[in-house]
Amino acid sequence: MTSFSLRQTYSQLPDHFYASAVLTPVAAPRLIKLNGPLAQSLGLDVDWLSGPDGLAMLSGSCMPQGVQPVALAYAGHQFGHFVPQLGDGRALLLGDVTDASGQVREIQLKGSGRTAYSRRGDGRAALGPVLREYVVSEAMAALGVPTTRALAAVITGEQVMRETPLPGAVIARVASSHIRVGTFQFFAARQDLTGLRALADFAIARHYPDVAQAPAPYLALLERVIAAQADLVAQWMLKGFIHGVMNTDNMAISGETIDYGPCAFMEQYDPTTVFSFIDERGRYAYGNQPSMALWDLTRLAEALLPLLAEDEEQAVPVAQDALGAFEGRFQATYLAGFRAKLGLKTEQADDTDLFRSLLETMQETQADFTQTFRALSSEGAISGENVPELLAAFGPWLARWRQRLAGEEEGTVSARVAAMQKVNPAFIPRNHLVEAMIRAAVDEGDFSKFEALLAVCTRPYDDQPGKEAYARPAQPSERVRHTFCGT
Ligand SMILES: Nc1ncnc2c1ncn2[C@@H]1O[C@H](COP(=O)(O)OP(=O)(O)OP(=O)(O)O)[C@@H](O)[C@H]1O
Repeated sequence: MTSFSLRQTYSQLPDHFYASAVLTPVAAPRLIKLNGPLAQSLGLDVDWLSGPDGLAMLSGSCMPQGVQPVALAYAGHQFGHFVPQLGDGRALLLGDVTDASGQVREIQLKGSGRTAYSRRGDGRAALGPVLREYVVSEAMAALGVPTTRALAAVITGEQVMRETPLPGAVIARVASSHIRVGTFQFFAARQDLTGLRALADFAIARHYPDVAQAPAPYLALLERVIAAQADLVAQWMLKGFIHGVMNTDNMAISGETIDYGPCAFMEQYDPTTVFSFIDERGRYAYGNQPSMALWDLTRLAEALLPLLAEDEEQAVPVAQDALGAFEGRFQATYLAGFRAKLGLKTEQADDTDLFRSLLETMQETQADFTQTFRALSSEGAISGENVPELLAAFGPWLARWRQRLAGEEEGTVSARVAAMQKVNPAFIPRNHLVEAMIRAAVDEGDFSKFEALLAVCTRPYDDQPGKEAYARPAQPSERVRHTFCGT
């Protein structure tokens, strides 16, 4: 008897939506981390998961009865170029559960071996990127940004060949589905209208069930995805997060952040910031994220055209109209979030100018994005007495901001500080810390830095005395881009 069961909902779709998995057991799997609270919220048996049968499953070696993993088919635009056949080349969907809040959540392994869609890849993942995905996705969840979650990380006991041999690992992640813009492109590229409609119906039922009753459900689906993505990218911008590889196969229909390959948090404020060597030209730089999201959503709209009207001529203006809502939605969420970051409760016509002027000063003075907002969330910054040292260069802007605060309804300074600290984190997974954590694990088998970084970054809004080193930006000599890129 196992204490583990999953539904196989995606496998109810026609069989060209996925490929069944052939498992490739690994040599000596070992559990690095199991996310107990997440497992519990999913109704999973933590003891079983951390035992031998759980380990066999989490490493992709052997499945409990009733779990029949599949690799999902999808396509995608990568760096502007369309690839009609991508698919899970190293990921396996195990199945789904309903969590404590009533939401369906899927469990997927990444790095568990070759699939029908692996092309020339080995189907494996290196330990470094698995640890990055674990820490950064859990930090994002703690920050309140919609994201896939990390359920477990397992070391395989085998090496994977990248530039050098590296320890292999598998991450188990959780998402409300793994349907991407690229999944729609897969069916659209094949002019498979039946498949496209079945996928759209599935996505509506899973993510936006209320639109099933709308007069034009497929248009409503498009509109909801556009709104969810506008909100998501606004959240990224407000936290200084750079996704790094916003291809259409990495945009989830659910509005969750997915694929933590070359991602990182910006330190010095600079909209041209990128972190990975795969994006030298800055296509997915911090400041380009809203326009890249809209680009990807335009590809989704194109894929959905056959479902939007009788013929393309009628469908195009309908899709354009829906896409036209992106900018307004993004701006509304971003500006509301920015107001909250500055402790403002009311809207004023020159708010945008106030925000722009802060960002300009930050850029000129090479200020750290996270630290600046956290320093603003203090009694000293708000009252003008004992202003944090970090804000020394912000004098004229601070005076303007204080004047704006003074014009608002009276609340106590400490209440304002508390509200601001709830949206301006003290701790984010800074890239130099992530890289140091990866080096310790890969070079020395030392996971203490992983545990420590995870613990700090999953309480991002709390002051954590003694943990100041985690809040400090990299010194120039410590600044790193990714040494262990995406795979
Ligand atoms: N080592 C590998 N072996 C086989 N396929 C791979 C490998 N690495 C990446 N791929 C495939 O290449 C494509 C693009 O990879 P990308 O890095 O965007 O995705 P990923 O990180 O593997 O997965 P996800 O987007 O699900 O997080 C995907 O189809 C992916 O499955």
